[in-house]
Amino acid sequence: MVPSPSTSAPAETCGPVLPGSVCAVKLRCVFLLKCVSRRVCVCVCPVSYVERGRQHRWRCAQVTFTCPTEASCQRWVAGIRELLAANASRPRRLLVYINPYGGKKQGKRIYEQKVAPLFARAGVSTHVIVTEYANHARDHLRTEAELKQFDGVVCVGGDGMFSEIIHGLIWRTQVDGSVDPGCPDETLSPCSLRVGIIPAGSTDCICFATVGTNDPVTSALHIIVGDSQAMDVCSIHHNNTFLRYSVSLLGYGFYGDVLTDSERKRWMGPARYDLSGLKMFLTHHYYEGTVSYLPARGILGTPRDGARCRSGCVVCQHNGQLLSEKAERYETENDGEWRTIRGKFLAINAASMSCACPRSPKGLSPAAHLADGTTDLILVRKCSRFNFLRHLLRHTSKDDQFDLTFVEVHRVRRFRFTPRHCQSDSDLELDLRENNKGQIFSQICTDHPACGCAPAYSSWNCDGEILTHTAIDVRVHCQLIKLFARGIEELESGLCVTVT
Ligand SMILES: CCCCCCCCCCCCC/C=C/[C@@H](O)[C@H](COP(=O)(O)O)NC(=O)CCCCCCCCCCCCCCC
Ligand SMILES: Nc1ncnc2c1ncn2[C@@H]1O[C@H](COP(=O)(O)OP(=O)(O)O)[C@@H](O)[C@H]1O
Ligand SMILES: [Ca+2]
Repeated sequence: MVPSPSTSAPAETCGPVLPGSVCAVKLRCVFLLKCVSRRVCVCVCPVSYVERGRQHRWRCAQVTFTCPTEASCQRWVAGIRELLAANASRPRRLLVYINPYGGKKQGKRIYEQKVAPLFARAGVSTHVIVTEYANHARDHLRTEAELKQFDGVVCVGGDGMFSEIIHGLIWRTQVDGSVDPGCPDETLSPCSLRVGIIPAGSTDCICFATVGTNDPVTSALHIIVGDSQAMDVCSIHHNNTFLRYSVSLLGYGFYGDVLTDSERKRWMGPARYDLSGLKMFLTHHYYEGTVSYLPARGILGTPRDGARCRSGCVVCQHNGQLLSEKAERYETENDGEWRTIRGKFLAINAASMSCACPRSPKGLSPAAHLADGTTDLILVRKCSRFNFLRHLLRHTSKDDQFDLTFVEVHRVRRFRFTPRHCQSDSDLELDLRENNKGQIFSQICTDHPACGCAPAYSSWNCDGEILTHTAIDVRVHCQLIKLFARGIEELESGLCVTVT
């Protein structure tokens, strides 16, 4: 039994030393440390626990018990330690990668000041690597890291750093399990190690969309209590050659251009995205191409059903189960019917999760799910600047950003994109027949950017990294990875909530 100041105290305890305000707050006992002092016949024993704060923030609080004898205190300590040791989901040893270069370059300070003391208090040991160059963490995980020694990996950085970690982990898991990670039709093996994110980047949307806040202490506590949240991963190929994985936003057009432009302004820190966003909004480029997709069938949920993926999401559980049964029956996703859309687009976005972040608290696709085996394909067709602004503004309000004639959204298992300049001769001929003469001239212009009109192609923003190819093939792998998170909790600011 765990001593708790709000339940009836065992005969030998003298009750809590701390005043009554703490008594009402009884949450999962998170850490237990030691008997700190011994006075005459009174032994004091502080117990740390998680307290919920506002806006999904968690804080570490302490309650102190006193016992009349050292023996009874030790029994309490041993009892609680035993309980904690029996909890297999709590990590004991973690491999930590810190990106000292991301966001406001505060990763190292954030870890040392806010996270390391909590890990130490909870008895979690760590092996810390401060990265020295881009892809250091990815390559270390792929080839060198002794993963058997660890119960999880912690990423201190932004979405780009998280992307490095999952690239290393997924690759390593496939190679260790003799699965070909490069093959687009391969069923990938799920990674057994969970990943914790300590937000220290510029957008940190993966942390925000899985925890509900970008707060290092909250993330550290989710890691310590051993939370687990499955997450879908998209694999991206070009001509059957593997390019990258994506878990949040895969965006062509507007978000690709914003990212490309913002990289040149990295010295500005996170504000670079706003400046590049404004610039690209004014530039107003559109891109021509063909999108083909395989709609997700027979699953729960649609992109406009108003549902929200929350802690313990039943849609994710149901669809995850369904898709794993399908895989067991050797059914391939190729059975379905592909649909094709040809056009001019300001943006083509695939959101595998809501992509909620402080800039857009409901995200690019508010009803997208973290672990349902699908991605929401959002097509924003060429429209006026005014209309595009209306669409963008709706990311920050309660209004539906898809309820506009030039926007469509589809929940898909797979999709392909081919920019117009890569289309086959027959496709181009079809286009020529469909279009009028004026548009033929505009095609000539887009093929010759020197004439000053819009460029023929953009690039893909893949979780904040630029992709080198424009023609891509994307497939969702249901629940391929797990995070030290529990999804966003429905409870809003319950200051005193009992979990156990
Ligand atoms: C007019 C206001 C419009 C606000 C629209 C906000 C939409 C924001 C959606 C953000 C989705 C983010 C998806 C996450 C992507 C990240 O993986 C990725 C990498 O993260 P990392 O830096 O932590 O490594 N981040 C990004 O690609 C950054 C995307 C940020 C886009 C900001 C766009 C701002 C647009 C401003 C338009 C201003 C028009 C003003 C007209 C008067
Ligand atoms: N030590 C390092 N020096 C330079 N770049 C690094 C280093 N470690 C990681 N990176 C790279 O930094 C980029 C940005 O990292 P990220 O943590 O996402 O920050 P931000 O959110 O500011 O983009 C990623 O592409 C990552 O691969
Ligand atoms: Ca999903």
